[in-house]
Amino acid sequence: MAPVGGNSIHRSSSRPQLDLSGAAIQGNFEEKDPTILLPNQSDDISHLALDIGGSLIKLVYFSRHEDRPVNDRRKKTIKERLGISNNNRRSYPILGGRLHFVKFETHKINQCLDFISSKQLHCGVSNENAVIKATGGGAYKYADLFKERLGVSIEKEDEMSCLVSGANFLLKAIRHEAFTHMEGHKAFVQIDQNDLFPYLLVNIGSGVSMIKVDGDGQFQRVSGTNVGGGTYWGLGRLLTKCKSFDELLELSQRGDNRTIDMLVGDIYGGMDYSKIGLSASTIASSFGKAISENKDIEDYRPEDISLSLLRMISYNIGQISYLNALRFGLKRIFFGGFFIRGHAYTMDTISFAVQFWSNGEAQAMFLRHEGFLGALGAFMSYEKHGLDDLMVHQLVERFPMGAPYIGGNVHGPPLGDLNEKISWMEKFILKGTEITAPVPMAPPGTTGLGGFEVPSSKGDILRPDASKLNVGVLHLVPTLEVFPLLADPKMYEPNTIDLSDPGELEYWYTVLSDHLPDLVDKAVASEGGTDDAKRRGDAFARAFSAHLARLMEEPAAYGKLGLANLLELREECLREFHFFDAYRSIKQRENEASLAVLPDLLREIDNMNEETRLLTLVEGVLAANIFDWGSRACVDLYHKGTIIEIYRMSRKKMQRPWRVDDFDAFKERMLGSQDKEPCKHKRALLFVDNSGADVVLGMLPLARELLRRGTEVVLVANSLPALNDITAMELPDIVAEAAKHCDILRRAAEAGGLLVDAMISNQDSPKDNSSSVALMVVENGYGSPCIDLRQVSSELAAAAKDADLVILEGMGRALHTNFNARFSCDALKLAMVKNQRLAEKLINGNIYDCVCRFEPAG
Ligand SMILES: Nc1ncnc2c1ncn2[C@@H]1O[C@H](COP(=O)(O)OP(=O)(O)O)[C@@H](O)[C@H]1O
Ligand SMILES: CC(C)(COP(=O)(O)O)[C@@H](O)C(=O)NCCC(=O)O
Ligand SMILES: [Mn+2]
Repeated sequence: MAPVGGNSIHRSSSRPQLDLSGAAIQGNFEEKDPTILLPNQSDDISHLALDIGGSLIKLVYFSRHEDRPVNDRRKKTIKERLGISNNNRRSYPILGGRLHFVKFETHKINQCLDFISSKQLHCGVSNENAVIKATGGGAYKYADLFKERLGVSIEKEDEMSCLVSGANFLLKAIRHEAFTHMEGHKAFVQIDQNDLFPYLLVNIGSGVSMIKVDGDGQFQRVSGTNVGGGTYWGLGRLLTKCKSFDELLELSQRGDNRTIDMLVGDIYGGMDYSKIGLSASTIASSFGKAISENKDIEDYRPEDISLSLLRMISYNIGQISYLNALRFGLKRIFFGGFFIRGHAYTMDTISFAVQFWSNGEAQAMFLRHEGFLGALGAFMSYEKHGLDDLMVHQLVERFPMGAPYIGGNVHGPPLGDLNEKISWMEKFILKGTEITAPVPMAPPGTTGLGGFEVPSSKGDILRPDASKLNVGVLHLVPTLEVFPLLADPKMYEPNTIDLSDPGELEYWYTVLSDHLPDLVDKAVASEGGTDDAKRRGDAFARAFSAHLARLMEEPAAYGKLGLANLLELREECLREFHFFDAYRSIKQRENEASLAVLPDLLREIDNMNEETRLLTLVEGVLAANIFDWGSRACVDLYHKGTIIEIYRMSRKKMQRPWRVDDFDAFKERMLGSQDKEPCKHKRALLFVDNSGADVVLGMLPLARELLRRGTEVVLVANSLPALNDITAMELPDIVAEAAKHCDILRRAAEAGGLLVDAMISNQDSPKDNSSSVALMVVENGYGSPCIDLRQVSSELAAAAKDADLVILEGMGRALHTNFNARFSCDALKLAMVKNQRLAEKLINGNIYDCVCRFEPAG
């Protein structure tokens, strides 16, 4: 099936297969996830590429996803029914895995070699002529050392070419890669892939390269300057006696450049030189004051020297970049290289220079993977791993918590081992140190207008660990696709609530923080309340709090942030600390209670006429959506009554009109009107939400009505647990149980391959022999209460092909995300709003108000 987004970067023909013959576990068999050696795996899986620069070694490496046991009968059946084969979309298998980004100082190359060796990163290449792709000058300089220490040859790749292919890949494949940074404010820029070229790429490493990029593989190095990152670090070291680059940068944050720079006002007796547009505070000459005073270096504060130097170099690079952009008529300048280091003052100064000299015509943009362009380009130069073929929707960036801490610095990628991760969190507790999430530093508002003023002290903690993990791990999931029924995938924005609004962020931060103790309680209980579970629970709480605190401080720390991302982060964090299903027992209890009353409900419904029935069913979905363990208000409610009592109360309160009430339009579409014949839908996708009453007494009866009318139904559920949401793994058993009491469900479930055992007895409507439409279950690809329809499972994408009705249910799926989504088919959004503030903001209503939004195919 052709991908919808049209984001394909480049097509190539053949892809590798892993050779699994002779596979053997390496090391200790008792270990949980031991490394598996593939002795016959030839060099076609490229694990590692390097960029060895004058200052830093950048490493990009790939690790395969550990295989999850595929013992899911539903999956096999659905694949057959929907005609999905493994090679359905591609004529070759592309490997799912993770792309990691790590860096080392070049003069500590031995640390880097140890790292490669300990992780066996060079072992993907097992034949005699093993090669690692590398770029940068060190690829020449250290080739012998690599041969000697690791037994591998370095295959040199051209540095400029790597920078360009790395930048092109990032700009096309990573959604929030580029951003502007002006006066302390960061804003992500959505790059239109079809309108990317030409641009100027400025890589600020030790030295600076300026490259005009016209397309993939089409570029020209048009200029450069020897005044770059090496100059700042080298001169700064001499002048301040700093021991590390970060220390130097940190000094600058407390500096005042006016003590050392000569300002226009110094020359003009405190006045502006307004005729040529220079204010008194403009720097006339960097370090210029040092000439007129009878002072030695000791008489200047190192803080002021560092700031003056940083400003001088950043401004100069910005200015030269602009001149080159002007030379070639380029409007966009992307800045990369580790000199930038996500530092607000540096970026603001460069942006100011570009903006000032171009009169706002040209724009400076920065890249989140700033220093990894060359290494990424080298990685992509392996012909066989197919990375260049990946599309935006197949890459998911994750920010794992926990990384090895050595000598106060984060080294390498996040820890995979749970115990290490927990003790890492515990270390902070023992030390009483503030927990800082391993993410980039970019303190907001550190500069005044145009980068000329003294940086304010706000947020001036320079995170020593930050630069190593300022990007997440890129997960490559080749089975993700764009949901084919989106009306306009390019315009689609999943999040309804934008957390770049500080008020919103603060509110949701408080909501999630307040919910944390209860969540930890449930998580620990789900694992039997053991001491181990308590320890993990504690570590999880600290880890998640650290993420939240970090995001409060720097909302753009992980890229553009929406509420959906925050809710997803919470679930991922739980999984990192091995809580795989925190609401397990609650879900089970509610499923059982609801299944027990289902037969009565179905009987009640079957005694109604068509119109009343449809209304009752929609009402039922809205009422049952009250069972949501993610909502504070609902959890309080559950302490006051039994499931059935709450359900009854909720149904009683379902008076129309609802706050958003398109029921009449939906009814007309379903049942027709005087002058319109009803026309049944062919296939409906029902995005289900919570376990218990929500799915059993709400969505299943609605599905049954559609089936009765001859519409095929696909229940779309989460791939992994999140709160009390039902999963695709759990649904078949629930359907089977419900089918015991209902012929319609039984026949449809059989037709959909959901019932394997013929143990169902028919107790409901009279037998009819007509062939049944199918009821199926597909997974959506998520383990979160929200869903981003740009990245869904291939199962769901395949099921969507013949669908002409989409029903989204619940706050997460229909309100927090997708409330504004437009579909190319009929769409019904159903949810009870279980949060007062959201009700006020979104529908101008109150908590427990309902949304029934019908949007016919456009
Ligand atoms: N931890 C660090 N150690 C040294 N330099 C750093 C560090 N972090 C950032 N830098 C800056 O980044 C520059 C190197 O950038 P990079 O893109 O890696 O270039 P190169 O390939 O020349 O090493 C250094 O000159 C320095 O200005
Ligand atoms: C986590 C949720 C999105 C789940 O809602 P659902 O999709 O189950 O309707 C929702 O409960 C929520 O937004 N909770 C946080 C707000 C609160 O506690 O009020
Ligand atoms: Mn839910």
